[in-house]
Amino acid sequence: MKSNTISEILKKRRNIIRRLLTSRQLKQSASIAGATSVATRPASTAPTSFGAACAAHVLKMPTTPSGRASPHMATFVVPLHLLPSLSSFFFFQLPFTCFLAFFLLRLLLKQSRKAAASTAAEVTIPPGNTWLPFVGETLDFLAACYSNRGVYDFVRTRHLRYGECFRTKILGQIHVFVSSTEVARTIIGFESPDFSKRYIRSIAELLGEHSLLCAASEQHKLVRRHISSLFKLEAVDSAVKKFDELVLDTLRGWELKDSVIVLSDALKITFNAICKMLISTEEEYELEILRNDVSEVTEAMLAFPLKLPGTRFYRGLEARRRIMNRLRKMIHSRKKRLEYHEDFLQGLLVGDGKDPLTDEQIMDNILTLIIAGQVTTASSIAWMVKYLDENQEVQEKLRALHLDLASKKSLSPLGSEVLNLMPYAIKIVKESLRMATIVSWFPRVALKDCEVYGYKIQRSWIVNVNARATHYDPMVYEEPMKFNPSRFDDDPKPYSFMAFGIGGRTCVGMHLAKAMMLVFLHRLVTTYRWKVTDKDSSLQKGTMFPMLRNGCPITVTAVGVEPKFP
Ligand code: HEM
Repeated sequence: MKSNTISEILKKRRNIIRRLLTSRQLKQSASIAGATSVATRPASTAPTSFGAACAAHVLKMPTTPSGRASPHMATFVVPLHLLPSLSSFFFFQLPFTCFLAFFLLRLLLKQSRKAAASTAAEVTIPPGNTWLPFVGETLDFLAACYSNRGVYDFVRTRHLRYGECFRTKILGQIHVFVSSTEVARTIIGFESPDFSKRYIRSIAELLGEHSLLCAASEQHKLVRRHISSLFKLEAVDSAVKKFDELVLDTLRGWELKDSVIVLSDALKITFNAICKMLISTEEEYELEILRNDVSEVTEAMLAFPLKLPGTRFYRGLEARRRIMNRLRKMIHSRKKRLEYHEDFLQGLLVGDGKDPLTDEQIMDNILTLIIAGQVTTASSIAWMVKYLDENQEVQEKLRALHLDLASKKSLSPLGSEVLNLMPYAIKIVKESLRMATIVSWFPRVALKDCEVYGYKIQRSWIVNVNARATHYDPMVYEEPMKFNPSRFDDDPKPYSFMAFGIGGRTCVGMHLAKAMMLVFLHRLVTTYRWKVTDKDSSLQKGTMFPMLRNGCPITVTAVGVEPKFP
């Protein structure tokens, strides 16, 4: 009976304490949060898991009916009613809370150390914008490609914003652009072993994996040995003579025309001369088909690499396939001795006795030579005509010198000797090439982590030596915007003139290209005076090389009473 009374008294006390606790808790909850929903939460909605309740307590988050901490229900309530008792708080929740706090603190410390380390690394990588995953600045790059400012405008604006060295991301690939003669010397002049040639994948796909322009190290050495052996004096000489013949034929027609588009005619005659030299194709019908296909491939070189029918890139690949088929047939009939010609194709098939090239290597490189040689040379010719129109005193001086030369020496047909006969004209050619900088930058891939221009470069990044910025650097060329051929009276500073590249990758067609430009110049200046009728300097859209949008339209008048042709 006594024990019953005691137990009843204890029971009543426990109930009173529980009621007191509950009413205090409700008041607290209501006063802190003012949130009736939480304060009046029925017992059934209490957290069902101890861990969730603790986490909710520590993070001051309410819990969901399922017992999970809900990050969505933002509130600052300390749910005291969740504490089962004071002892459980000390034995379970306090240690857990301390552990969690300690864990979070460590995590925070670790994160901040990581951030500090990455900031330190950030200091030494080139400045620039690469934060958007994969896309990076691809859209800006494509926008520049497909504008009349030309693809280099993308580089120019960043060069102005960040300085000599900056980084960007195009189609998931980090590109670094740097303009410095010292970097040009080490990376391309001395062919640093830390770097290898790399063109964007779409270009490599269009030209072929064996193309000299894209091939790396050993493969490059092999192909280059075979190709450069063909650029012998006699081969260049006969190609230049063919070119002279074509120039004279073309100029004959000009006097009858109201207006002439220099670029169109230059593209046609350089193409025909190069095709004669490479594959002996002279038939106008065949040349026309080949010219159209080559121009499809060239146009696809900067296109978005989408292999869907109808896209520019797809059309380029289809044109490449047709060209390869034609070359395969030619190789077949040469191997069967059904045909024989003294040309580059024959030279590559015969080889030099060791490590002969495969048919695929030959075909990729015939296409490469056509593309690398045609647009570059024709475009340089159009720019040269424009610069001479803008600088009449230079044009008159050149004309006087060349009329004098023509009166003293029979110059028909003109061959590779022009390179030695025309010292002032060669300075005009060089100055035109500096200002036009047809190949604006030279891409090389980093084979390992290294340092360039005081910045950290990571393996697989592409470092582009920015030739155009060097050609327009006032510290390298005085008054760089001025067309001044006499600046080449003296040799330029080492590694500052990069129109044909430098080092082991220097243009194999350099002498041929210079000779073709000289021949064109001599014939034009001794036959006609010209006037550019549209001074617009904007560029064609979507081209690899800077080409005048209007193609440099001119009207001509004969130098003498009537044009004289040899
Ligand atoms: C004015 C006209 C030309 C200019 C401005 C020019 C410019 C260049 C430049 C700058 C390079 C070096 C690219 C680099 O290092 O990444 C190069 C390479 C090359 N050029 Fe030219 N070029 C011209 C004409 C020609 C001609 C006429 C041909 C042949 C028919 C030709 C065939 C090549 C080839 C095959 C390469 C690759 C060389 C290699 O990687 O070993 N180029 N050209």
